[in-house]
Amino acid sequence: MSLESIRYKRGNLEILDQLLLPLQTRYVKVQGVEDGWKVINKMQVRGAPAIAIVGCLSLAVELLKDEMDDKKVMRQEIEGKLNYLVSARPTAVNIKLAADELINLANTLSADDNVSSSEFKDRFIARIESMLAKDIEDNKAIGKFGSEAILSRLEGDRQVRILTHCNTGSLATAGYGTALGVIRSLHGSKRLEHVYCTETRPYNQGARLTAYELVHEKIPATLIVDSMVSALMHTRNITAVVVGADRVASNGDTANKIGTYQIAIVARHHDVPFYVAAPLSSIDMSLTSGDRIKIEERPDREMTHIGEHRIAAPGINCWNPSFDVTPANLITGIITEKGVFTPSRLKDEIPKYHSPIASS
Ligand SMILES: CSC[C@@H](O)[C@@H](O)C(=O)COP(=O)(O)O
Repeated sequence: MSLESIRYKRGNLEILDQLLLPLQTRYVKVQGVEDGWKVINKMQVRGAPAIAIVGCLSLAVELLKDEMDDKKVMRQEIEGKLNYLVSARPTAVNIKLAADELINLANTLSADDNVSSSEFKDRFIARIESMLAKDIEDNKAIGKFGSEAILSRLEGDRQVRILTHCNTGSLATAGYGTALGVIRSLHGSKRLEHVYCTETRPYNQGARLTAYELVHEKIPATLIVDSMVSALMHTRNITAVVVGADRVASNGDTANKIGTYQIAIVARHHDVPFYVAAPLSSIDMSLTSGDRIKIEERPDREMTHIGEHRIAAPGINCWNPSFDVTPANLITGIITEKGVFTPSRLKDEIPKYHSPIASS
């Protein structure tokens, strides 16, 4: 069975504390928006889709307990709380797009005289809950489209060797994963020879989380440190790189975990296709280029320490941007739940589809 990062039943939300993995498996209760903000900001839960889902579910849990029966007050509170949740981590766009959708929904329900306050609450919570199943469904489609795209470049039934970065699996989503979903799909169809995952310094999501998922799923895998990527591509005949995304601009420039950009440069040098796997809810059509993406900077401690153990010289200055932006011209394709698009096609293709939760 896949790892479960989010446990939810109406009124009850728990997340698997990813700061304790792989050594301890402990679920943390999220009792409302304040807890939701904290677990996201501290990175007890992380990964763009999981951040959005947990943030919104924390609001659902809080609303259920709330005795408010004035729709206008409810609408106002919802907007304030969603904006607060969005502020927990600024780069991943999924939570911002979900918040915009939910604020629209709250406006509609509040303005409709035929909707009572309890129906408002019920429909609003149900909409948030639908994000869980939709995310898994989208990830499975991403997995299928991604594996087909990678295999379509090969002759015969050759097996593939994939490199991935950071963690994009069950832990970073409601389940199955995005880039890791593509890898899972290749493995399921017996076409995956091997996957290499980077350690992903400074916070080691690759070593701690992706490696854990790959071992758990019995997928043939090897861990490398980030500085080995060039040597790996030079010597190991990598078929493709597949990574996730925190925010894709409308021209295809992609913000993802720090280190992604240099992997894309190395891939181009070695003529290895470089794919970004991301749901439509990671695509920010309001941004014309990646220059406008706000890059979160994390505390020095995430670089200077591993767990409680200090590894950097005391007194040294640190710069710790959590993400970088890979220019669209280095990206072979963006794998979404609606198909694989070259970056230049996003502007035409993406507006054709409904936004992530508006259509439910
Ligand atoms: C499906 S997760 C996609 C991205 O969010 C992932 O690649 C990533 O960069 C995660 O960063 P993190 O800082 O661990 O939240």
